[in-house]
Amino acid sequence: MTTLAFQDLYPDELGHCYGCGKNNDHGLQIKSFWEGKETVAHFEPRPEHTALPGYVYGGLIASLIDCHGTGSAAAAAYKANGRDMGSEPALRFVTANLNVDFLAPTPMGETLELRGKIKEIKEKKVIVEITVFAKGKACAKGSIVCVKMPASMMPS
Ligand SMILES: CCCCCCCCCCCCCC(=O)SCCNC(=O)CCNC(=O)[C@H](O)C(C)(C)COP(=O)(O)OP(=O)(O)OC[C@H]1O[C@@H](n2cnc3c(N)ncnc32)[C@H](O)[C@@H]1OP(=O)(O)O
Repeated sequence: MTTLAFQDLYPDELGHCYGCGKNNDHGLQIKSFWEGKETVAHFEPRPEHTALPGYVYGGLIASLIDCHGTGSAAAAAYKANGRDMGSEPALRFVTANLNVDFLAPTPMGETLELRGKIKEIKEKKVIVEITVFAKGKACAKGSIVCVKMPASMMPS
């Protein structure tokens, strides 16, 4: 049995996001999964994601944290409600606040691992803490406040 990523369960009309949209051919298309109580995603930076030669661009790292965070928030909300992800009515979250600490230079040529922990969960708000590892070393840490997507943002 294949386990679908959180982002594979987003409806097509919400699949355009640069970081996580399954329908964005130029995007990062990150894929997040549960691993026990944590959420996990892997991403291999491409040459165009370079900051200084040999090191990953911080904006890419922030984008990965952003989209792993909003995906984790949606997954956690479904779980807290005892529902299958993707079932209606939809539980969708956007970024209200994103903070990133860059702890160490992140080397190119490695698969990055993002591990998320759900720190707080309310009906309208989920806070996720995410650590980004390269070769097992923590290179960045982010905290993201995710809030239920306003109806006005839903594509018509
Ligand atoms: C199957 C699943 C489908 C999923 C599909 C998903 C598609 C995703 C697509 C990919 C997306 C990828 C990601 C992207 O790129 S998403 C794109 C970037 N994000 C945006 O454009 C969002 C723009 N902002 C807004 O629309 C509003 O400001 C939002 C909706 C965020 C808040 O609106 P509003 O202010 O009216 O909310 P509230 O008053 O009801 O407050 C609710 C709670 O939130 C707390 N709060 C609010 N703001 C902040 C803040 N800045 N820092 C800390 N906390 C904040 C607030 O204190 C309260 O907490 P509490 O008092 O309850 O404790």
